[in-house]
Amino acid sequence: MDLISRINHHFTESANLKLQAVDVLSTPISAAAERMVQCLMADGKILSCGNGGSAADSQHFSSEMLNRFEMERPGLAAIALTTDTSTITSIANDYDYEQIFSKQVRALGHTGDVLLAISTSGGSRNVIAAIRAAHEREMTVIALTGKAGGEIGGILGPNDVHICVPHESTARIQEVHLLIIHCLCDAIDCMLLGVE
Ligand SMILES: O=C(CO)[C@@H](O)[C@H](O)[C@H](O)[C@H](O)COP(=O)(O)O
Ligand SMILES: [Zn+2]
Repeated sequence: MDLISRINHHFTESANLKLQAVDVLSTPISAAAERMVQCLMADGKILSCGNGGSAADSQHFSSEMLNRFEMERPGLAAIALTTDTSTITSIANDYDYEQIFSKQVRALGHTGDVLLAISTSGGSRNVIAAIRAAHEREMTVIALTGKAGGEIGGILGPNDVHICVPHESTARIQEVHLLIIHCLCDAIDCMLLGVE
């Protein structure tokens, strides 16, 4: 396959996945936005985490909360657990890489806060540990996953929301995760600002 054909294939597959997935994803995305607004209105905060491209996604989300998305509004309380290299390296060095997010969740999380947990495979040990820590803190978990949801799909509670992108490719799942993050930001702004 030549490069132009490969590029055409990536664009087509990504666009088709987005069009196909909206039917199964719109309801959980809307439920997740409602949980996040409830949390923010009660003075809670949204913690987020993930590895690799999903670490970037967790920071993408928190920056659009803390600063702004497309509408003018005050900053909203969100913290990406992926950014503090001193904390992350010390936890990984002194304990285990698996605990880099869970220790931060236990230190920062309060009842009523939300954890946005991002893993395309649903199997990253440190994200699973963060979800377990969030449950200990009586936080709501919004899980962005893919494939069949992995272990994360099996540990979510009845108040959590699972947004699982039905595809096997990590790259395609990440592309839909970014769209979902923008849908969440838009929905949160619309609800908070009373936009119909
Ligand atoms: O961005 C990519 C691949 O597109 C990679 O950096 C990817 O995020 C990393 O391999 C992650 O470690 C994968 O973790 P996960 O999505 O399975 O939880
Ligand atoms: Zn990537």
